[in-house]
Amino acid sequence: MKSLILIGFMGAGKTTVGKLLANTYNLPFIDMDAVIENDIGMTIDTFFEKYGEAAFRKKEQEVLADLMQQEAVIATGGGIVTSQANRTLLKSHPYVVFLKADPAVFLQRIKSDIAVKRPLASEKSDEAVRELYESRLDYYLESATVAINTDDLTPEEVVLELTRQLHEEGD
Ligand SMILES: Nc1ncnc2c1ncn2[C@@H]1O[C@H](COP(=O)(O)OP(=O)(O)O)[C@@H](O)[C@H]1O
Ligand SMILES: O=C(O)C1=C[C@@H](OP(=O)(O)O)[C@@H](O)[C@H](O)C1
Ligand SMILES: [Mg+2]
Repeated sequence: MKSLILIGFMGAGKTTVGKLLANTYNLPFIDMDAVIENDIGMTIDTFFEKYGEAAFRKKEQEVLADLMQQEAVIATGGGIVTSQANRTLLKSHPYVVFLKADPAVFLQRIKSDIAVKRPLASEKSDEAVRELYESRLDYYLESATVAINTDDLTPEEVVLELTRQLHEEGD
């Protein structure tokens, strides 16, 4: 396994688990949101405010296409699957991991995470965020090769569970 892509809703743990996975598999870690923020020279939250979501999605799609061939652990942003073009790219990759969390769990994690302002969660009701998740769920499922429920797992346990599943597949 030379590269691995993490997908899932906000608060699923893509950024946190991605760093640990990269250490475990001795691969570089790339967080797409960090790459985008570096390119645009502002936070994603500010970019959303100034230019809107569509401009962010355009940038996100360009960055995914650029990164697809990298030998790395890549943490995507939660909305990566909303574009058909991105889903097609993801389906061409052998290791796309869906980190799954129930709404009660990801809502709690998002609220506790004061380090990151998520424009599509911070100004919305819990119900609206849950609906956003439900509108994306099938896209995560169709784009992934492996799914892990993270509800009752620490980030370290998610890494162990993924390693177990990959071994089971004979890799
Ligand atoms: N398995 C987990 N158990 C408990 N807290 C977690 C877990 N995974 C992530 N977190 C916490 O949830 C918040 C969001 O995690 P993050 O990795 O940024 O998620 P994502 O990148 O998927 O939006 C962070 O505060 C992180 O410490
Ligand atoms: O779900 C989304 O549409 C988004 C998720 C965020 O990433 P995380 O999933 O890492 O929080 C970030 O890309 C942006 O705020 C939009
Ligand atoms: Mg993240």
